[in-house]
Amino acid sequence: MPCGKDTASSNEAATLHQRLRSLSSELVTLRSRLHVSPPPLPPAAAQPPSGPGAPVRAARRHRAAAAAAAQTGPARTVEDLSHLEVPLTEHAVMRCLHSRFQDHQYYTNVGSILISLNSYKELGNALTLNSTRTKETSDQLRRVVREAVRQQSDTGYPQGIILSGASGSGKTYTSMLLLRQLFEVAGGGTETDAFKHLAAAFTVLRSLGTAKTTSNSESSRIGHFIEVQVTDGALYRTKIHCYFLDQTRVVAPMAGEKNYHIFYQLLAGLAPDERARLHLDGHTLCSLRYLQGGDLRQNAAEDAARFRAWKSCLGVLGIPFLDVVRVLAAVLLLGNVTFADGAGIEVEVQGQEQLQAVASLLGFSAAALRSGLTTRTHNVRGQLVKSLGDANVASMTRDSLAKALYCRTVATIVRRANSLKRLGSGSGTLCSSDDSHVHADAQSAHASTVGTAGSRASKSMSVLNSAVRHATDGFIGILDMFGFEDPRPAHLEHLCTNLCSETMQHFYNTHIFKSSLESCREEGIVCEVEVEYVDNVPCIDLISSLRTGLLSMLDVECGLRGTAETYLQKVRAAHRSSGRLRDPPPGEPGTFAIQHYAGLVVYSAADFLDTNKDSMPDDLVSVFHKQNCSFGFASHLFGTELKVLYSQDTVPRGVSFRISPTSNADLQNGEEPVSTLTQDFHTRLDNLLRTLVHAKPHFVRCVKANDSEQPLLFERTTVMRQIRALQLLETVNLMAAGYPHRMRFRAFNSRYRLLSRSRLLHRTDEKAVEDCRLILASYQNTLEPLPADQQPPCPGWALGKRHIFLAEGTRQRLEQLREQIRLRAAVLVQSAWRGWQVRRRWPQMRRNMEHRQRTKAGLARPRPQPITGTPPPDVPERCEPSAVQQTCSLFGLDLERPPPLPPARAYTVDGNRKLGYPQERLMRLNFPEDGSGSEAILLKGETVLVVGASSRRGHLLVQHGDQQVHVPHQYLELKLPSLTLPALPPGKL
Ligand SMILES: Nc1ncnc2c1ncn2[C@@H]1O[C@H](COP(=O)(O)OP(=O)(O)OP(=O)(O)O)[C@@H](O)[C@H]1O
Repeated sequence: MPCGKDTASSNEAATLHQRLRSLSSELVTLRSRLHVSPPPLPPAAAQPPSGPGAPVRAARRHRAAAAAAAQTGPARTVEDLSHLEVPLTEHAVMRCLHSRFQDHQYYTNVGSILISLNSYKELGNALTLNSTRTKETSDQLRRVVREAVRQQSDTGYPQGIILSGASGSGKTYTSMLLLRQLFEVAGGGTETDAFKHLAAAFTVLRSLGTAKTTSNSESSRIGHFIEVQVTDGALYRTKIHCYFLDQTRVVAPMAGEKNYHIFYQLLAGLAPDERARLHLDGHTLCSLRYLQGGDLRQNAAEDAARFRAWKSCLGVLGIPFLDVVRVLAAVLLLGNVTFADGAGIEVEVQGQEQLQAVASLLGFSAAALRSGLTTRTHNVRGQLVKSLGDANVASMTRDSLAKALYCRTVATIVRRANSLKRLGSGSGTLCSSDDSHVHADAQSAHASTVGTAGSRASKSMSVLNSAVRHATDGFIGILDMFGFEDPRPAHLEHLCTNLCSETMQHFYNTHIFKSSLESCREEGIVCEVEVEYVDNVPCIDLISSLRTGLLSMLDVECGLRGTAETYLQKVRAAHRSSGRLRDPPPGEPGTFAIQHYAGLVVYSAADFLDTNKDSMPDDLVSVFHKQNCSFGFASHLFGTELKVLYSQDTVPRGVSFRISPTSNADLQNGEEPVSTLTQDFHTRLDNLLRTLVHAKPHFVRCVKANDSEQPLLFERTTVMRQIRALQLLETVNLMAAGYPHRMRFRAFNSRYRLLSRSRLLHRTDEKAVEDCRLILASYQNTLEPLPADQQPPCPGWALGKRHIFLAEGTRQRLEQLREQIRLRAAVLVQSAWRGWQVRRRWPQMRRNMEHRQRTKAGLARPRPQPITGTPPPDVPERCEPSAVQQTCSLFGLDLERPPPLPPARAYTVDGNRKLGYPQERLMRLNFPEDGSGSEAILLKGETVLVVGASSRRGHLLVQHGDQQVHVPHQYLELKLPSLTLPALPPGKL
């Protein structure tokens, strides 16, 4: 590398490092502006009144108790570790987590920080949004999401949900559950198009970006930051940022590990005709060199099923399946193209058949591919010289091609997933990252408000406001980055992932410990409980500091065309006194060890330089130009490089490009790419931090229950190691007894002033502290006094110079009170409003009620009692509809129109005789009977003359003197007929 470029890259690294440092201090400043998040509810505890430096005798008692505590005290389960009883020890924390684990409670809070325990119950889950779709989520996760959405919509600040923990601790699993929750809260649910598209993108990327490692059989080798734009509490658009690092795995999976899952799925799931078209007929895991080196066990049925899902998801994203599998098959077959130094100057290609197959899959001739792999063009003082590489160089070029094809395919798919456009506010959106949609949406909002807005000016203001709001609205990001890992031996990519893990730990330390301790110190607040956390800045400095950081030195060594040995010598010399750089274990030359926050990792420097250069020659890139290559998708993968390369007449001209996809700005203007793999990674990490530093973080700390991926096994040593690495005890200590929260006086007053009587408050900036005291006094009155031996070691709050500092318990209690008061106030307001409404409508309501009552009274008049002696009403006969039908048809009657009632009969029937009126009858009884109270007018045995049927039912009309009496049938007995009619034939009655 030329000297000038060397200086340029050093300068760049310097700038990056400075930025990282400045971000850290920016974070401390910004933290004060962010809102305090409301909490899970705590039990109330009395706090003594306090001021800065108030003497707290209880602190001494607390420490004494802690010292005296046995490690095996009784296990206590609390939902929030900040409510653990003193003494707080790592063992108490672990015992609590353990007993919750046994109760199948895998989520535990430490204030607003969530600890997620991976029980491994879901081992073998594909870890996509679809595969976790039906999994139950917990209240705690739901609270994290609701809180992020609420704070985003209340304050407008971006929110970041940051998942951290070792590899295998369940970050990806938890992030899927969180995303699902986020869609349920803000995105219209899991049945929306937006969800389905994001789910499809995840399924596609999971297969391409996961691999089995020693610590996790579903390890994500792509870090994700999922940015979900939320506007007015509703999901607006999503974007996936991917961090792909582990390229070496494509060509050399480590022993016991695997290559990317997609290769195994491809081989298991391809149909026979597809296999034939992809030249994979007859190939197995054992016959493909890029897979041979790794673990060869496979669940073929599961892989085939995942491949089918992957294929259909590619379709959802609109990515041509055949294009992608052609590239993947070419990568696999490339591994079987090997080289040997022959007798002549040309290297011998072994695996001609595979070379042919790769060339045909990628759409160019075998000769072009062979030339691209074996020849190199050099620019020697302006003269172009061609040379033939040896077998070693050709193999490296082949591997660089395989890596480039793979990581560029992943990048293309991510770009495609991010550029999907699905508009429709009701169902959430998944649309491109470009700003055109922001404006489109602003315009549509304008259209919908035109009719209601007032003047022209106010209309245009509302459009402007809306556009500005959309353009500047925050996001809710879910960060699932690489977890800490310790493979043997570790490579450069592992150093980068562990640096990423260290950076996330530093972010956490800065946010949780450093900023609160520093601000306490600045404002003269003394807290009896000193939280001592381990700062990992020395380790970050060792790896990434400006001049002597391992990565900067590696860049320099690459520029000097040094070797692994020279690099190691220089590193050891520069960091002789560093406590973090350790000597390698005996018998492992070419290695060095670093003491990370989560453990000691031994790195092998053998491939550091080549991996870092991350370059491929233009001889190879030029093969993909459309002059030579008929496969558009493959040409597209190198589109930016080809454009630069063919912008000049001489191609190839001895320049190199990055293996990883690069932006235009990163492209070479000399012989070598301007950035290296680690510089590129550093820049991206820097950009990520820049984004996160402006967001309000919500931390989810993931812990795995064991190292062997055993479902429901809780290994105390494994958990304890992570408790220590994640500094959980320090966090619990800070939350339980320190001042993790601070607020400006004004902000405190405006949030909690409802606790105090409003007329007592001054509500001016000058008297903000006084108001603050009044509010605290009111708060104090709500607490029940605790006995002296139960007083917490620190008071619940302290007033500083510009801020009020709050303990976690106090904050929770304040929030709880605020919630109660607001609820009461809401009930009061509602009842007043409803009362007023009712009073206003009362006259009308009363009229209505009275009317109803009257109507009701009319309807409910008591039934008249039956007159004594009235025979009971006939029981209505029940007729079988079929019998009615039958009878009607028998008599020729129309069921719809029943016949008219016959006139009353002018005779009575005796046996089969009709007896007309008048008839003589004998009285069987006196009528009326004696019991009726009136005197009998017809006597028993008397002969009477019946003159006809009575109009009363069951009565006959009897002539008695000059009046007619209605006499019931049963009182009269038929006498001899006075008029005898001829007998009727039977059946004619
Ligand atoms: N909460 C959980 N309940 C049940 N199983 C889980 C849970 N979390 C994770 N798992 C299982 O544990 C394994 C590891 O989880 P995951 O891949 O999410 O870890 P990770 O922290 O993302 O690891 P890496 O950093 O290596 O990607 C997976 O098989 C997953 O199905």
